[in-house]
Amino acid sequence: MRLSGRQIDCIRGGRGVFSGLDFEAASGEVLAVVGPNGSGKTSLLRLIAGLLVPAGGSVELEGGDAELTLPEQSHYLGHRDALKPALSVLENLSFWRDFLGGETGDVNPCLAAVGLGHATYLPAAYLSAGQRRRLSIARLLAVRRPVWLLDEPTSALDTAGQEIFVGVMREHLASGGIIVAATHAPLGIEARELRMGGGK
Ligand SMILES: Nc1ncnc2c1ncn2[C@@H]1O[C@H](COP(=O)(O)OP(=O)(O)OP(=O)(O)O)[C@@H](O)[C@H]1O
Repeated sequence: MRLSGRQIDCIRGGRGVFSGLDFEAASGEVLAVVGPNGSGKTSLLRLIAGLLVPAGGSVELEGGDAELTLPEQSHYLGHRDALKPALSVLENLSFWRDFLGGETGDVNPCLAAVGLGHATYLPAAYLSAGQRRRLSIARLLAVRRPVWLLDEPTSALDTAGQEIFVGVMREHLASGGIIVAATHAPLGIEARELRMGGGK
């Protein structure tokens, strides 16, 4: 499988953010998108996820499921953890599994894998920032998709959380997955860098 972008132009609010951007990531690879604030890292992830339309150029996934679009084969984890505060940890993850069209099944092992096995019935409102991030990461496990688009995935994670996350990423890469991660901090895993310029 190969994810590639060719000559992508991005305009936001009438202002050019980047232009003529090329990138590539193959199965088993991590592409770390780095660069100053405002250089377009989040915008690039959102373009790949189909949440923004490029002003020019194209993004393609070769070797994926021909019947599914790229967004349908991608997980997008944004800055903010998309959780419903009144629902429990388990209910939040079950919601996402159903929303993303995952197979109905027990999501408890996914919670255990991110160290939230003890917090299953806790309302998400009570979670710490790091626990919320862990719950978002559990989404990646509850529904299998080959392309992971991650915005600052390690923010708020403690050392143990980062180690868990590295394990989760390694497993995904070993099964042929692709990761594109916007980050200011090292991911703790070998990655190719895509350096964005500009910004202020
Ligand atoms: N909804 C929007 N409307 C107009 N401009 C926007 C919008 N969202 C982002 N921008 C602009 O697009 C540019 C790129 O923003 P983006 O969030 O992609 O940068 P980034 O590299 O991820 O930054 P950071 O490191 O701060 O997270 C910025 O100048 C930002 O102000």
